[in-house]
Amino acid sequence: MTDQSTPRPMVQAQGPTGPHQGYMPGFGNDFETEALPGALPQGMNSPQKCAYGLYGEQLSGTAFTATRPERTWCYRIRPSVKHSRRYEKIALPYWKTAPHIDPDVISLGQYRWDPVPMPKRSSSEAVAHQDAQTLTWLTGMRTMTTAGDVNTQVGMASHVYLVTASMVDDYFYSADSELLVVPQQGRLRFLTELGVIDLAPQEIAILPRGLVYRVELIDGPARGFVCENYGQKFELPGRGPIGANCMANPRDFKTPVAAFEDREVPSTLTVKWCGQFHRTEIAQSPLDVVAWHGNYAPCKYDLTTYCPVGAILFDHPDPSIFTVLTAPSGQPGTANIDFILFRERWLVAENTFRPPWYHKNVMSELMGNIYGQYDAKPQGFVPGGLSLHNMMLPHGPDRDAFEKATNAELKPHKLDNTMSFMFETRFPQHLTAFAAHEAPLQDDYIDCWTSLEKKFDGALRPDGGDATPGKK
Ligand SMILES: O=C(O)Cc1cc(O)ccc1O
Ligand SMILES: [Fe+2]
Repeated sequence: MTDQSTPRPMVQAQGPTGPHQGYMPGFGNDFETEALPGALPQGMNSPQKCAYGLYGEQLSGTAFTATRPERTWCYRIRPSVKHSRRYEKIALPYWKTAPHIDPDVISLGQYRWDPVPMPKRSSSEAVAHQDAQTLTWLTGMRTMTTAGDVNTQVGMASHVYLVTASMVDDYFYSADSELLVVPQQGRLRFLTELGVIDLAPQEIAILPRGLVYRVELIDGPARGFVCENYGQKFELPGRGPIGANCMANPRDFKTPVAAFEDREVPSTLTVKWCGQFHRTEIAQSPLDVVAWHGNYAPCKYDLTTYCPVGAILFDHPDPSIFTVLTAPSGQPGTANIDFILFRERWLVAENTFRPPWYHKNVMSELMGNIYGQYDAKPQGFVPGGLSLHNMMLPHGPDRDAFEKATNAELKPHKLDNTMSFMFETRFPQHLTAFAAHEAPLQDDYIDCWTSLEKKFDGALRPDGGDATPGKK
């Protein structure tokens, strides 16, 4: 008899050769993939008997009647309905869901955090006390902000994840949301129903609503950011006058080939549903999809393939030109979430204040630093750190950035060693108690603007006249 208790590599479909090995290129394509030859029915979805004794099952990410339905047909060892017994509620107290407004927390303000620290290495004492320092994808999720309302499927949450241990015989899916994962440190493996994604810093992954997976640590500890999208899925932005090329190109998104494990071992399945966590026990791995086809699937994307388009003569454009992905809200041009990337690029604008301008925005801007230095904040916004400039709260370059930019010789300048991102939402973001009281909030953040001096000198009027209103 084979030992079913030790995880073995999943049986994986033959991937394409070359750079996409194990993955299929394209964004939102109608893919097809099988880990065993002939497992995928051809020409129809529901044959009377599926090959290999598999069960056919559809996973729908959109209403059946959606204009462009997104769904995937899975051919699996057991239908997933067999996976559940009655659910019990469990507590994951650090993972919060909108609406979640803590009356003791002030969300109005400009906020910045140092990186949420990794837990201390597990000491023998910690091991003796149930190893309090061990954090998995589920127990290590720390919600920073929530926005909108999960019950009406609008809005988002931002999280920091800290992972020091793999999920073992433990699986998860979120019925509430699609997850956009932005690693900052360490590598993770997402073993999903539809295949395996290995994820490293400078890459992102999208895990669709309803997809079952477990997360293993490849090398850690791992830290990163998650945007939990309660609304319509992320899609590529309309490029408008930019045209067909540059920004995020569809072929650089990679969807895993089919992979399955046939393991009968007592396991748990946790489901996030309307902000609550529910657990059931199952007798086998739910990652048992042998073949699938469809356009509702996880993918990853290498952020270094993002081709930025920018100002090539003068002025500083809106950050929307750096949109990687957008999740529409129903109001055209006003996203539920835009995912925006600030990466290496050349600054060439003439006679221009080159960093971001001072501004106040109806959208709420949560930023994270993946590596390097952000031009508007040369100090204090460090890799792993976050900032929040909430709805209609003014912000902009700190004093150092202002002084440097207004006095710089405007030669072409390469902005190097920089990768930050923004989760920008039309909904105000509410801080959690964790963000306000436990995470390393920088109390002195707003001081970065207090030393901006008054530079106005009315005597510099070209006519040398009196500037009092009404007088000429
Ligand atoms: O606030 C920020 O730093 C993000 C940002 C960058 C930019 O280039 C223009 C506007 C904007 O909000
Ligand atoms: Fe901004």
